[in-house]
Amino acid sequence: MSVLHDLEQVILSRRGADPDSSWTAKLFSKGPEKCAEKFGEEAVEAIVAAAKGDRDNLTYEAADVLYHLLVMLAARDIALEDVLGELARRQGLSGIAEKAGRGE
Ligand SMILES: N=c1c2ncn([C@@H]3O[C@H](COP(=O)(O)OP(=O)(O)OP(=O)(O)O)[C@@H](O)[C@H]3O)c2ncn1[C@@H]1O[C@H](COP(=O)(O)O)[C@@H](O)[C@H]1O
Repeated sequence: MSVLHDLEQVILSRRGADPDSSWTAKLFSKGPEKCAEKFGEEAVEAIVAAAKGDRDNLTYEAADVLYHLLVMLAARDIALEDVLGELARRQGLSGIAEKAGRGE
C-alpha cells in the first residue's frame, strides 16, 4: 500500500466520525461542495507557492492539495484506484497527441 492508499483508508474511516475531533469528518459533514471548495483553496495556496518559487512551502502545500483531493474524491465516492487507473490508461500517450485526438 502506498502512502496515498493508506491516507485514503484513513479518510474513508472518518465517514460519520465526530466533526469536533476529525478535520476530515468536519469536511464530510459540510458536504461535497465544501470539500471541493476547500480543495480549490489549497490548490490556490500551492499555485502561489509555485509562482513565488518557494520550494519548501510548495512541498507543504502540495501535501495539503493531495489530502484535500482525496477528501473531495471520497465525498463523491470516487476511489483513488479509479484515478490511478485513468492515469495508467494514459501511460505512453503523449499529452500533445491526446489533445490532438480530441480535436482541440
Ligand atoms: N493530511 C492531512 C491534512 N493535511 C491538511 N490537513 C488539515 O487541513 C486543514 C486546512 O485548514 P486551513 O486551510 O484552515 O489551514 P491552513 O491552510 O493550514 O491555514 P491557512 O493557510 O489558511 O492559514 C488544517 O486543519 C490541516 O491540519 C489535514 N488533516 C488531516 N490529514 C490526514 O488525515 C488524517 C486524519 O485526520 P483527522 O480527520 O483530522 O483525524 C491525519 O492523520 C492525516 O494523515
